Amino acid sequence: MSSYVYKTTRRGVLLAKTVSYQVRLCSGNFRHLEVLKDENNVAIVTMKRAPVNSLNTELLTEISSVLTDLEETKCSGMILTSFSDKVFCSGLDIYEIFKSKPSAIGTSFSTLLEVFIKLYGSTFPTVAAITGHAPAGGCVLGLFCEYRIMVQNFKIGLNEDQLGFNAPSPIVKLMINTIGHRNAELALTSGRLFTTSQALQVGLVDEIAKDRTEAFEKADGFLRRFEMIPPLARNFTKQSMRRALLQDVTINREKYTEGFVSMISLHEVQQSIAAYLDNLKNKKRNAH
Ligand SMILES: CCCCCCCCCCCC/C=C/CC(=O)SCCNC(=O)CCNC(=O)[C@H](O)C(C)(C)COP(=O)(O)OP(=O)(O)OC[C@H]1O[C@@H](n2cnc3c(N)ncnc32)[C@H](O)[C@@H]1OP(=O)(O)O
Repeated sequence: MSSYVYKTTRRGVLLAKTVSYQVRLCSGNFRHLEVLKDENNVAIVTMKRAPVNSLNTELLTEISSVLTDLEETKCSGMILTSFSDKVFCSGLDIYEIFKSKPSAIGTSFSTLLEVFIKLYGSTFPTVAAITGHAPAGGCVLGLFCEYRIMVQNFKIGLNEDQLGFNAPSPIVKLMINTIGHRNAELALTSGRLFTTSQALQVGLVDEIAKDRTEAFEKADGFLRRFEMIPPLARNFTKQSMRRALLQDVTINREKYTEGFVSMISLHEVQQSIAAYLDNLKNKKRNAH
């Protein structure tokens, strides 16, 4: 049973309103998400954790809870997006993994894995409307979806190596599945962030949009492709293609969590994160 309220309306109207943000369409129990549904049971899930949608445990838990609800209510498709026209998602909340207790880091990472299991393995089609930058965990969130449409002139990629830690092996596999072994190796070892057009070239995103409105139109177009495809057959094919990674993460969730916590807790890694945070602050200071 759903514990929150969805606004039901025609998808066109819904998308137009969502794009213009003139009307607040949804009330619910979420602090960091807005969830709308249209008459065809398509959900638009908008992350709204200002300023940059960094993924703390609270936001991840909310995403996880929405995904459960969308399964239970037999949602027919989902568009994942951001309130911001500058940042889709800035990755894991660096402050939550910096100098935190191992148990807090573990909870955050384990919740990310839970989101992966539900989003990557969802029975309904999923598309990310990436309206801004998507570094690290932001890119990962996009990769959990089936299709990515990205607004031009932003950056996306897995820059974990720049922060001093490596992407866990399931993420490496996901990158390889998406852009191929050679491109993935070059990108991951250098912590490369791709511009939107470079991302399209390597296949990290599937389409480019000139703005949010076009991103939504294209996302809608992707979901409409499946209107005539029997959902059962579609889902069976999706699950069979994703089973290996899903099983790996489901079975080894604890092991991956422990590995991530040990890595992040290393003194050298904490030092790298501190230096990275300093850099981020300096960049901001110099920009002003
Ligand atoms: C296939 C199987 C999968 C199995 C699952 C496995 C899952 C494993 C996943 C593990 C891999 C994923 C791991 C990811 C690690 C991370 O995500 S670490 C986070 C890395 N993020 C970044 O490097 C991004 C850093 N931020 C930026 O580059 C910029 O902020 C921006 C481009 C996002 C936005 O730039 P701008 O608009 O100019 O804003 P800023 O002034 O820079 O920032 C505003 C404000 O936000 C704070 N902030 C930015 N990013 C974060 C963040 N990630 N966490 C927390 N806070 C952040 C920034 O400090 C500013 O704050 P103040 O205003 O100074 O207070």
